[in-house]
Amino acid sequence: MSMNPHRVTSFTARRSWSAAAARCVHQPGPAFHSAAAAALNFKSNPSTPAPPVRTTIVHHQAALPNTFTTQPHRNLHTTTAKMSTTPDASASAAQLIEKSKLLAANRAVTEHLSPTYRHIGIGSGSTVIHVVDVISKLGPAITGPMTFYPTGDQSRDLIQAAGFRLGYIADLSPGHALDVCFDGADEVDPALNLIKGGGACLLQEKLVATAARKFVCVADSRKISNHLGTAWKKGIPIEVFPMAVPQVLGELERLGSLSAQVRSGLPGKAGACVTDNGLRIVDAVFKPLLTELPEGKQEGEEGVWTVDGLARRLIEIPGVAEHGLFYGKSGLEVESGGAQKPVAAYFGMEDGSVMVQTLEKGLVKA
Ligand SMILES: O=C[C@H](O)[C@H](O)[C@H](O)COP(=O)(O)O
Repeated sequence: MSMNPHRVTSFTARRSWSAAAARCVHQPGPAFHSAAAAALNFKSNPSTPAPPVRTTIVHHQAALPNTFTTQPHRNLHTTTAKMSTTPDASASAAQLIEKSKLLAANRAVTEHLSPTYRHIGIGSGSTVIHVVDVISKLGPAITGPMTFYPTGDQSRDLIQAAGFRLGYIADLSPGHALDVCFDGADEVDPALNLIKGGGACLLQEKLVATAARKFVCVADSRKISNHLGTAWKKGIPIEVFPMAVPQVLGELERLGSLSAQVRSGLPGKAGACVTDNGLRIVDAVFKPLLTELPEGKQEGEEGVWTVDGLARRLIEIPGVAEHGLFYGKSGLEVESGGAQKPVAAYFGMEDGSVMVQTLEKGLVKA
């Protein structure tokens, strides 16, 4: 019997790994702050593997090459690792994380949003809610002359709820760059490569980030990582045309993916998660990604890839619209725009401080 790869095979209750997963949409409410409240439920612990929907690839032992360390770099560890499981403790840990995101957003906006800017990209996810909140507090005298460009339905709703002028990336004339784009990330490595798409937004995020002269990432301490795939264990989100899903899954297996599955829309939507672009998300787990290939090794040998090597290979698969690896050059290297990597990543820490990571200085206190 042939199986329909789009069909979700089980509807049993699952852990919510993206409360807004079905369409990457927060609860659009009349008030801006209803969206902020929804952030608390947006995603569960990023280090928790996603529950299987339909797995077509045999799971192997996820052995780390001996060059890896599984410690977060510079011994910065996260709130969630230390959390107790009591409801009160979980709630206060979640509040602490939200507070740390707000502090990071505040710092990022202070340092990267000039009042002279006119075209601002707004990414997706729970952290970006704080970015919009911070920007809206600047007041209409500053934000009035600005136009804000969303990366999906959620950020469009945020922009409108904040009363900002809405623009669309499709309406930018060729060669016209945004001044800055603020967006979150699921994982950030020391070279500022990112995994994005945990909330099913990535294609429009890449369009907006690369349209900006300056892409600034805002996150919390759980996203800091030495190797992509060690903090965010749910796999690399890949946006795929529905008709291509079986072929893409087969190709991912050939590339050494340890598991790959079509993301479920549960708990918000029965069936597959449908992106803002009407596509599917396949989450593909690979061995932790390197920033440099070990001497004498080939890309993909024994399933070991560099970020750049895998990113280039994934986009070549027919039926893949885009993937959640942001890699290559950063905005500092490409002044006119076109870069996928941020110029800086701001992390809210559990002690109330903010760390900033750049290519020049590494990870330092902001
Ligand atoms: O698909 C979602 C986007 O890539 C988000 O920017 C990313 O998942 C980070 O989201 P959050 O700020 O909620 O952790």
